[in-house]
Amino acid sequence: MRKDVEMNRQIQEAMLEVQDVVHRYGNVTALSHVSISAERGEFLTILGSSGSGKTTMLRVISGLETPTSVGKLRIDGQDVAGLPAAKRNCTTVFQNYALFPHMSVIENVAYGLRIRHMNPSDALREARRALAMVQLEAKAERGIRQLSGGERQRVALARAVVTKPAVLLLDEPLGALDERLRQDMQVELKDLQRSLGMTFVYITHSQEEALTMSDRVILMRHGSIVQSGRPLTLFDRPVSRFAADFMGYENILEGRLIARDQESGLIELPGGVQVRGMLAEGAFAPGDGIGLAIRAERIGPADADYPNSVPATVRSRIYRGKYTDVVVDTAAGALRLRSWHGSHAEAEDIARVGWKPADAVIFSRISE
Ligand SMILES: Nc1ncnc2c1ncn2[C@@H]1O[C@H](COP(=O)(O)OP(=O)(O)OP(=O)(O)O)[C@@H](O)[C@H]1O
Repeated sequence: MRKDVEMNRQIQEAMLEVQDVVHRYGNVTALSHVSISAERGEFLTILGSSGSGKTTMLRVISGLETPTSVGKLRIDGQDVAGLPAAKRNCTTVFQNYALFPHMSVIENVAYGLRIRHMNPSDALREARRALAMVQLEAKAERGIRQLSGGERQRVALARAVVTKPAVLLLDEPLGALDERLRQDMQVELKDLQRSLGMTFVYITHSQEEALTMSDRVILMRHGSIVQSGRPLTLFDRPVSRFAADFMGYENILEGRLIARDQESGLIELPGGVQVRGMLAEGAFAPGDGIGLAIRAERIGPADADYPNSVPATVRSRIYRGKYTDVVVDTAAGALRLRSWHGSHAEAEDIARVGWKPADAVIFSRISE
């Protein structure tokens, strides 16, 4: 086989395959026929609010939970459905780190190798290498209690990657860190994952975290997948009201599709307002009821000849330091605008507002 063909085959290879998993706790359905897969070296994020089933999915993969039913559960090509957690080629990094407080940093990292019967000097050498990767070599001999939250998180990461699992599962690992450190750690984590070429399955309820680090995002709600795709697709093309709301769209309107071409549609909003937007993935036909999502920062004061512009009167203005939030009333309903400091919407009288067709997303699943 040619080298590039072989490499391509390896990149495409699924390291994790979960097919049609159902899990119930009593009468609560935590996972309802969910299928996910991750390729070798992929950073896959499962995103969702509290109770959407993220942790359950991770526990099913790692073997901490036996699912009610599952079609297929494979890690690195191996069927693991019947294997206990300890025999599965994956490791979990937990939010509370689960480090051993009575051991030093390096002993914590070497622990996983020692229980796999690696000889002590090799285990320490490997542990030191892993600590160097997370820039903690200098603190190898310290006790866990002498570390900051961010440092503990790095030790937990080093301890997880040192055993070279086929898949690393991360359960909200940055949840306990403050905002600034969390942002720094997002970059570090992504760099580490890329340099190791390891498959990461990461769960979070933070859309910012998901968009920053992932190659692909799976958005979950009530135990089902709402949408999956590249971060930009979720950000720019939400497929339902829930997805648009979760992705932070401040304006969600309902209307009717009048006409469509390949990528865009003409819609009518309440009050007879006709505007254009881009079609998200989904089934659309003229006459269908649809939703329209527009971010507040993409709407601004506009002249009459601007595309998608509507007469407006200002209802309120709230100055928020870096930006001003403006609410205007239009025939299609109230719209929220966000104008960054220094731009004209801050003070100026607004007679019309408008937005580019490319900044308006039309989705078909309005009731979800
Ligand atoms: N041990 C359990 N017994 C009963 N119900 C449970 C149990 N664990 C989870 N659940 C329920 O299953 C559903 C999914 O929970 P899960 O912990 O997987 O969600 P999650 O998305 O990880 O939420 P969070 O972000 O809060 O951790 C929720 O309705 C939850 O209340």
